[in-house]
Amino acid sequence: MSHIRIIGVPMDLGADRRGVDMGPSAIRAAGLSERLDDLGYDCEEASDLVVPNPEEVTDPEERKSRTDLDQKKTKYLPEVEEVSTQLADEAEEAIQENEFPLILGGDHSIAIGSLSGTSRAANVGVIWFDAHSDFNTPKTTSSGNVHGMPLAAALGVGEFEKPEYEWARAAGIVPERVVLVGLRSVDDTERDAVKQSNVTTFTMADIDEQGIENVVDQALKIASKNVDGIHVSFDLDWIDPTVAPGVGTPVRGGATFREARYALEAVAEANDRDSILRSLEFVEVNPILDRENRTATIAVELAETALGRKLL
Ligand SMILES: NC(=[NH2+])NCCC[C@H](N)C(=O)O
Ligand SMILES: [Mn+2]
Ligand SMILES: [Mn+2]
Repeated sequence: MSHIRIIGVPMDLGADRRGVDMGPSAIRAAGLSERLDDLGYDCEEASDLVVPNPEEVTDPEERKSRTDLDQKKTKYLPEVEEVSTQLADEAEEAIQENEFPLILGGDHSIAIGSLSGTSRAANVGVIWFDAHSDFNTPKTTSSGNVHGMPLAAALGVGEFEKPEYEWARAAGIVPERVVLVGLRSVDDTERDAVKQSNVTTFTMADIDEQGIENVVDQALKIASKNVDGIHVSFDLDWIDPTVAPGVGTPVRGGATFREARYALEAVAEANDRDSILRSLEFVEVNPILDRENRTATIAVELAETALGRKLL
């Protein structure tokens, strides 16, 4: 695949800390398309999706009148639905037109759209690099933030099974083909759902014990078994905040840059072998909290790595 469609999603309605909507600009400013052109790709810059400003959305009266309790607690759900639907269409269309969707967040709620679009165009497994399990639901969330829910939404966990959440479910993605890598923050309210689901989890302790090589190797095998390919969702807060400070929900004890780079080198190698990579996203880059665009620069380096930049 020589065409890459860069899809910017300036979304911050799924998280509490403002600024993550500037993630796509920060990643572009760090030289993304130049670096990918240099790798021999043809980059098409789709214009950023339109995301409503929090100041102008959801009339308070209308919110009050919602009878469904879980929708009241969850912040900006109608707007997240609107953006997810646009993103799903865009990602699906890119794959159908033989382009590779490279999706730039925005907070992690955008993965709802990426997963549903990608999974409509291809039969995929998922590797999810993240400090968090993002397995809350409108009922279990204590923050009300949708960026803590995308994986549960895609898999139809809990209330996400209800008909009104059809837009959020990723048809075709099954938990057996979903692997979470790098966990170190799981809410008490989401723990049972993670454990009861059939997703595979590798915590930071698993990485310490088994080494990144082993963990990523297993993740790739599990996610890509009996499917056409994989979607990789990369939350920059997987990396330790001393290295990637520009994220809204930092958790100490994260991956080193070397581990992150190695993980994506392994993805690239598997892709060279079996062309398994169907779509890729980098989320949660928050330039307001960053230092000299370091976190966006890391996202660019990791994108290049995943897409085949070789040292030798
Ligand atoms: N994609 C993320 N950074 N998610 C952070 C989620 C934090 C917390 N578990 C919540 O549900 O609010
Ligand atoms: Mn996340
Ligand atoms: Mn996270």
